[in-house]
Amino acid sequence: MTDSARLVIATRRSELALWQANHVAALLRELHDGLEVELLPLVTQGDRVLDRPLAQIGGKGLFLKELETALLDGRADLAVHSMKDVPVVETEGLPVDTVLQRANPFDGLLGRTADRLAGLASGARVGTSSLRRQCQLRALRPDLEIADLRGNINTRIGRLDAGDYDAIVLACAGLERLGLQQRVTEVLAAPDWLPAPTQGTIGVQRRADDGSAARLLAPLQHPETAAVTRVERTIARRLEGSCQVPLAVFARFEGDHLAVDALVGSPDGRRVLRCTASGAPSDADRVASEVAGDLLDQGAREIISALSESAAH
Ligand SMILES: NCc1[nH]cc(CCC(=O)O)c1CC(=O)O
Repeated sequence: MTDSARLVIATRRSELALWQANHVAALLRELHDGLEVELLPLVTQGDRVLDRPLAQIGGKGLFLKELETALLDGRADLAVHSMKDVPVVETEGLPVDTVLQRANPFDGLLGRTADRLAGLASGARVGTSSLRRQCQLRALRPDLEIADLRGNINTRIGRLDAGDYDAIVLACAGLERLGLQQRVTEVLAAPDWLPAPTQGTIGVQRRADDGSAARLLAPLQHPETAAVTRVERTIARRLEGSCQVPLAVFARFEGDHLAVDALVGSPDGRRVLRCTASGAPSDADRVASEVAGDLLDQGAREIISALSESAAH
């Protein structure tokens, strides 16, 4: 078909984003004989502003806007994202409804002065700007110093190697994609440490009315990943609303049932609410709503409103 002989994929320019877009491009070329796939690398507002916390400058949407504009303009047919950077309220008409099989969902500690979190000296400096990682670090090790650290993966590792931090925390999936998994000195795995909702999952966005793109993407869809993505994003939607909250969620299939661990906490780690639930895959929506409801009943609302007040100042 002539209308589907060429696809343009909008992507951010970071090394990780380009790897992910190239990965999707290669899969599409492999699946569809003769299909031409090109990348359109773009700089987003989120990449430009590195000196202020994400929550203050407008949140995760800043990484998407330029890519979405390219989709709406017709300059691109698809946009490839890390699902965890896609806001839970999706842009009307631009569904991110194709997900690849999830890679390693967990965070990893990259230790310089000790390999393990438990081995870091009191007062050691750990770099992360994520409220979720700060909350879990402080809950486990209130004696550490947490310092801001933004920028792409190589920038963050560069600052660790320069001696600015004793350790940093990054997603294993991103490191694996860049061939840097050997830098992880401790995998921070569930249930002791929980990842961000959908961490490790690549999502593909398209125009809702683009049937040709939908048809080309269909064979990329990984149904189990789609099911846990839906559960994790449903929980995040109920809890996050519009502001950035220290929320961690990990849903997965265990045998024939769906299991979920979730956590909401204060960034200082003093309050940590946890919930575990499971159910039949056909009950996924009920399990998600049970988890969100339980965290709200335990007091998640108080934590969230305290955060939105401090963000407003
Ligand atoms: N927020 C940046 C971001 N978005 C996705 C990943 C990793 C890859 C993934 O989760 O799929 C990362 C880097 C990190 O958190 O270490």
